[in-house]
Amino acid sequence: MMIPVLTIDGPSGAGKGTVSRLAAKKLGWHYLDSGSIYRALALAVSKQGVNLADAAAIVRVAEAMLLEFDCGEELAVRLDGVDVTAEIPLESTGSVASTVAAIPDVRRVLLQKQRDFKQLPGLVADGRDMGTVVFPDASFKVFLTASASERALRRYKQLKEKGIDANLEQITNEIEERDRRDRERATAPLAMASDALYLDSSDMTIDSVVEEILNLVRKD
Ligand SMILES: Nc1ncnc2c1ncn2[C@@H]1O[C@H](COP(=O)(O)OP(=O)(O)OP(=O)(O)O)[C@@H](O)[C@H]1O
Ligand SMILES: Nc1ccn([C@@H]2O[C@H](COP(=O)(O)O)[C@@H](O)[C@H]2O)c(=O)n1
Repeated sequence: MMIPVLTIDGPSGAGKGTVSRLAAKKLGWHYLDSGSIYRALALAVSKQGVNLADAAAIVRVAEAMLLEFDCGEELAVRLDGVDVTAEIPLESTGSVASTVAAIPDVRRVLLQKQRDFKQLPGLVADGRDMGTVVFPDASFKVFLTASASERALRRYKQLKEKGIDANLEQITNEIEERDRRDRERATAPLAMASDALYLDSSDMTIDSVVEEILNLVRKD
């Protein structure tokens, strides 16, 4: 039986996670936050003191890590039996994630873990290569973006709301650097699939973005 997949790719802070979770809830579909898998690997690598230049050691950590994942209303992540949910959203975690995510064998090891989320009645998957590499045959694809300044401001407010100390200038530099790494890597770079709907959410509310995405699914 055909399982429908809606992919939402784009740069950091574009709103992918927020709108994917809401769209999945409205559709009654599963949700995959693929960035959290790379973030969990980043935490595992950091906790084990692995050198970020040692690609083979990082791949071994990716193969061995035990990940328990709940992408429901609130994300909950257990890594090797330990709750690491609070460390997942930190920009420092995202920065290491984008370094380990550039290693081709890491992406190979994590590919099937992501594809396993494709289950009935359907899946909303957010990330950087959902529509291009992980689910190239997805029924619906969106590339969600926003201006760099808007994305930095959103991330700043998000961290502040979580009670995490944040500096707007630092966040701006960090996400620009992360996006550059994600766009320029050789394997599965951040790129829009040729058959994706392009959405710039800079001047859109969260609800209007969700509505536009749901219209894409409903008109099928
Ligand atoms: N259209 C919007 N207007 C205003 N704020 C938004 C909009 N979309 C998302 N946000 C807010 O921006 C913040 C970042 O959103 P979110 O975490 O969903 O981005 P993301 O694209 O998943 O980022 P990342 O890839 O780095 O995880 C959240 O606080 C969210 O509420
Ligand atoms: N499909 C994906 C998803 C994420 N990444 C990398 O992980 C970093 C963190 O992702 P967030 O969505 O949680 O911000 C991101 O910067 C990417 O480097 C990826 O490569 N592929």
